[in-house]
Amino acid sequence: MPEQDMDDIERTLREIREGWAAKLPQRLDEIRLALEACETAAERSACEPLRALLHTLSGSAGSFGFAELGMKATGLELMLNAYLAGETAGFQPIADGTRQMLDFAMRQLAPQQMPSPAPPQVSSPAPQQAPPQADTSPADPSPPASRLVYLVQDHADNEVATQLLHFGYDVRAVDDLSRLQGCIRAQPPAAVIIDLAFPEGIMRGADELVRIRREDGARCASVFISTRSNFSARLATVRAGADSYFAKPLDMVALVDRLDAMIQRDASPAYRVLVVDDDADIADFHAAVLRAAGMEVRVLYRAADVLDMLGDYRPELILMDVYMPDCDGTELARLIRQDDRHLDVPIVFLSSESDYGRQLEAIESGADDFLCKPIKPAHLVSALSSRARRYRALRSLIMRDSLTGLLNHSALKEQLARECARAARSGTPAALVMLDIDRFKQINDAYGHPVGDQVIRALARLLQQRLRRGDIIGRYGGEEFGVIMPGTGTAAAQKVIDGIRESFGKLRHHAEHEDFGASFSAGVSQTDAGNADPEALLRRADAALYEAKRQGRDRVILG
Ligand SMILES: Nc1nc2c(ncn2[C@@H]2O[C@H](COP(=O)(O)OP(=O)(O)OP(=O)(O)O)[C@@H](O)[C@H]2O)c(=O)[nH]1
Repeated sequence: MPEQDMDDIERTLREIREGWAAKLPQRLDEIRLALEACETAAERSACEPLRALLHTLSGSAGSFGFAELGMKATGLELMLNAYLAGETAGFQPIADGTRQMLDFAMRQLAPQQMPSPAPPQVSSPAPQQAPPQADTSPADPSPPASRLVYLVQDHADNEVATQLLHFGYDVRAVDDLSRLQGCIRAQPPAAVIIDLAFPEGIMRGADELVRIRREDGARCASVFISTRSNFSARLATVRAGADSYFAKPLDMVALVDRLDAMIQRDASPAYRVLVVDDDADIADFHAAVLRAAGMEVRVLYRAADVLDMLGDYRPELILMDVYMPDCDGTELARLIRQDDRHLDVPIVFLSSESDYGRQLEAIESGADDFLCKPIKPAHLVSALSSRARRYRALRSLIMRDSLTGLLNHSALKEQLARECARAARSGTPAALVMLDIDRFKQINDAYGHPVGDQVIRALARLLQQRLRRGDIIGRYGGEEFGVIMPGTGTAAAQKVIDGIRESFGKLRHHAEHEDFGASFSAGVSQTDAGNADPEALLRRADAALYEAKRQGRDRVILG
C-alpha cells in the first residue's frame, strides 16, 4: 500500500481513538445513572441498560488502548450477571453488599490517562501485496514499466515479439547482449526474455545476467529460452536467478501464463469484508484496521440491512458482533444461512463474550470462528485474511473452468442475471457477446485434442488480456465463450471484440509438424431500457453468432 494511503489510515485510526476517548466521560456518566436506576429498581429488566452499557464498554475499551478499563468493565458486567442470575424468586432491589461492590468497582472505572495512540501494527495479507519490483539501477531509479518486456536474442525473432504484442505486452527487441545492461538501467522492464546461447558462448545469456546483477545489485525477473533442455543448461539459468525456462519451439500460451504470474498483472483484488456492529466506534475502528491491510470493507450498524447488502456486495467474509439490540448475532447468522447463496460465506464473530459455552452456541448458529475483543489489529487481519483466502480458493474451484481459469457455464449465467438486474436498476446498458472458434472440429481432427485445447486457452488468455477488469469472461461450453461488458452498448462492444478477433487471427498455434492460425465468430446483444431479461439477451447474442457463422465466419455481428 502506498505510504500516503497508510498515513491516511493511521490518521483515521488516531481520530477514531481520540473521538472515543473524548466520549468516555459521558459514557461513564451514563453508566453511573444506569447504576442508580438499578439500585432503586423493582424490576429485573431495569438492570438491562446497565448490563448493555457495561457490555459495550468491556468490548470496546481494550481496542482503543484502555485495556485496564476494559477488564474492569468486564468484571463489573460479570458481577451484575451473577447477581441477576441469583435473583430467581422474584426481583429484589440490589442488596446493600452488592451495591457497595458495584460502587467500588464504578470508582475503579474512573478514566485513566489516555495511552499514547500507538498505530496498530497492521500486516498486509498476501493477495494485496505490491508486485515485486524489478531492478532499478544505481544510475537511474525509474520504476519498471508494467508491460515492458525485453526480448534478448542475437537474431531478430519477429514471430515471438509479434505474438507477445498480441497478448498485450510492450516488447522491445535487444539483439546485442552488450546493450542489455544499459537498457535495464535506462528503463527497468517487467521482465527479460533471454536466449541462453549467443555466438560468444552457449551459456553467455546466463553469464551476462549474473554480471549485471553483480554490478547493479538487483535481480531482474527473467525467462530463459533455449533449444537445449539438458540439466547443465537449466542449472546455469537457475544460478543466474532465472524465474523460468522454456524450450523452443515456444508454447506461447504457457509463456504468457508464466509472464503474467511473474509480474502479477492479475494481482488478486482486495478481499471484500462486511462488518456488522451496532457500536459505530468499534465498527469503524475495525474497518479502518482492515482497510489498512488492503481489504475492501463495508460497515453496517443495523443488522436489518444485511440482506440487501449481501446481494449486491457479495462479501467474502462477514465480521459481526454477537450482542446487538435489533437482532442477536446468532439469529443473524441463522438468517443469513437460510439462503443457499450465502451458505458458504465465512461468518466470524467478534465479541467480548468470554463464556466458552456461549461462544460454542454462537458457532453452532452457523458461524465459522469466534474472536474475542479486544483483539490486536495484526491478529484480526491475519485471522480474517486466512479465512477469506480459503473461501476465495474454494469459490474459484467451484466457479472456474479448469482448462482456461475463466468462469464456468453456471457461474457465467449467474453473473449474467446479476448484471442484467444491475443494468435494469441503473438504466445503463450491458452488452453480452457470445464467441465461438470457427471450424474447431477440423482443428481437433487435424492436430489432435491437446492442440485444440491450446487454441481454446490462447483465446481465453487473449480475452483476459484485452478486456477491461470489470468485464466478465466465461467459457460457456466447448469452444464457445461468453463476455459480459457492464456499462457498454453494442457498438462499443463490437469494436473491442473486433480488435480481439483481428489479433486472434494473427496468433500462430503449434502442432507437431506445422504452425496454423484460427479465427472466431461473435454475436453481440445489449440490454434495453425496458428489457434486461438474461434469457432474451442470450437468445439475441446466439442468433447474431449464428448469423456471423452463416455469413462466412471470422466476423462480429450485432443482434
Ligand atoms: N479440444 C477440445 N475440443 C472440444 C472441447 N469441447 C468441445 N470440443 C470440440 O469442439 C468441436 C465443435 O465442433 P462444432 O460444434 O461442429 O463446430 P465447429 O467445427 O467449430 O464449426 P463452426 O462452429 O460451425 O465454425 C467438437 O468436435 C467438440 O468435440 C474441448 O474442451 N477441447
